[in-house]
Amino acid sequence: MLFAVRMQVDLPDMDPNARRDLLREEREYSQELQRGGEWVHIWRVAGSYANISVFDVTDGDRLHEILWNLPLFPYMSIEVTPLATHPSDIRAG
Ligand SMILES: O=C(O)C[C@H]1C=CC(=O)O1
Repeated sequence: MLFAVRMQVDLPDMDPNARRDLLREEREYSQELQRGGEWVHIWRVAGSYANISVFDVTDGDRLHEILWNLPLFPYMSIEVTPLATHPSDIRAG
């Protein structure tokens, strides 16, 4: 199942080393899922500390597990949009 996910990050003031470690953990976690094929796209939202990502996962439970375990999850607002095939998509056959 494909899902579009918008993640808005709102980091509180924190120790600079803790912030650096948290962002490194987030990058490693995200890139592992990208290499594994479940995190298909990640785009920065221009002008905002947010991203729009596309996930290809078995079901909503798996997506929830991925999002819940994001190191930045406590500092994010997340919107999930399930995706379906568009009838005008020339690749859909
Ligand atoms: O910077 C972000 O958009 C937040 C987060 C999501 C993946 C990642 O590496 O960082």
